[in-house]
Amino acid sequence: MPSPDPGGGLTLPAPAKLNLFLHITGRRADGMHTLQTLFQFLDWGDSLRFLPVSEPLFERDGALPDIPAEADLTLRAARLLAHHCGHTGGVRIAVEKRLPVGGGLGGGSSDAATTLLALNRLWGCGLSRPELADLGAVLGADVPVFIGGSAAWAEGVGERLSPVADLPEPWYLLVWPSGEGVSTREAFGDRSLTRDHPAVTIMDFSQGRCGNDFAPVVERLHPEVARIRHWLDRNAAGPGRLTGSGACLFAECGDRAQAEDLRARVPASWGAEVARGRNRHPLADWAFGADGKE
Ligand SMILES: C[C@@](CO)(OP(=O)(O)O)[C@H](O)COP(=O)(O)OP(=O)(O)OC[C@H]1O[C@@H](n2ccc(N)nc2=O)[C@H](O)[C@@H]1O
Ligand SMILES: Nc1ncnc2c1ncn2[C@@H]1O[C@H](COP(=O)(O)OP(=O)(O)O)[C@@H](O)[C@H]1O
Repeated sequence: MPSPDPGGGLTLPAPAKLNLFLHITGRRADGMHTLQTLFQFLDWGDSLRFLPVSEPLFERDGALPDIPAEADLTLRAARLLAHHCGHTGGVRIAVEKRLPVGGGLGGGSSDAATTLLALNRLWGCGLSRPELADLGAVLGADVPVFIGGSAAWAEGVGERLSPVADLPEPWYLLVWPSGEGVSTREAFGDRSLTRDHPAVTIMDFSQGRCGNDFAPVVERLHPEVARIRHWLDRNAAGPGRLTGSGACLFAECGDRAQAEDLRARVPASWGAEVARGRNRHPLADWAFGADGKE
């Protein structure tokens, strides 16, 4: 899975996540929301290339549109880990961005998690998985699940994770409005958001009694998301479902060929991708294997 290159760099995957359902169950005194959700990874995502350097420099190779270097979660993660471990060197990071920004696919969090997993090994920091997940939570609520490495049931603000190993791993068609991401902060802050969803169990999920509380809010704020859902409801085998706070929707397909056929019919003004659900992160074993510490 990791691919070294002749220049001494290492290229690693940063997969997308889906929220197979998402309920908001309450709000804490600090304004953060408690939720229940089920995370699954996809076999599709960004690629990150890491080149460790001996000087304390944290630099990006190449630009990411709309994400200034000082806000980039990869560089923030690298600086955080170096500071935490007293590491005196730095790193150059190149991000091949495939995941739509503000898509609810966790691209920024996944990039941050892959950076922490990579540098923990490359710099020899030796943090354990729980230590790295706690550090990652400072960067975003979605970072710990990528470090945890397993599809997971999540509670709290998303940090209380219970691995779930036996979910089906279907083929999905993903569709999103090109160039139109959703601000997670704005979606959580919307006055009409349901914030008192009674607690459910995984049995409720298996029996189809769970949805995404963000869907009505996001469809009102972003009418194109509603148009995509209607299109998926009419054309896909399963209904169109929102992941996270959107803007991306996904529909389960019978197999890869069915998903590809449907993708070929998606209107050109929308982004679309075919991907398969995965219950293990592609770096789950590499990150803490061999000389890593579990
Ligand atoms: C909604 C979810 C579902 O997986 O994902 P996305 O749709 O963003 O991918 C997550 O809870 C998002 O996680 P993440 O994208 O890391 O959000 P963060 O950067 O931690 O938070 C952005 C802002 O959202 C609000 N926020 C976030 C998480 C939470 N449990 N309650 C909140 O109220 C806060 O205003 C926070 O400042
Ligand atoms: N490397 C990165 N990739 C994506 N987004 C990033 C990155 N670094 C910082 N961000 C910021 O994180 C926010 C959330 O982006 P993203 O993770 O793609 O969406 P979502 O939280 O909806 O899944 C955006 O405001 C984006 O500017």
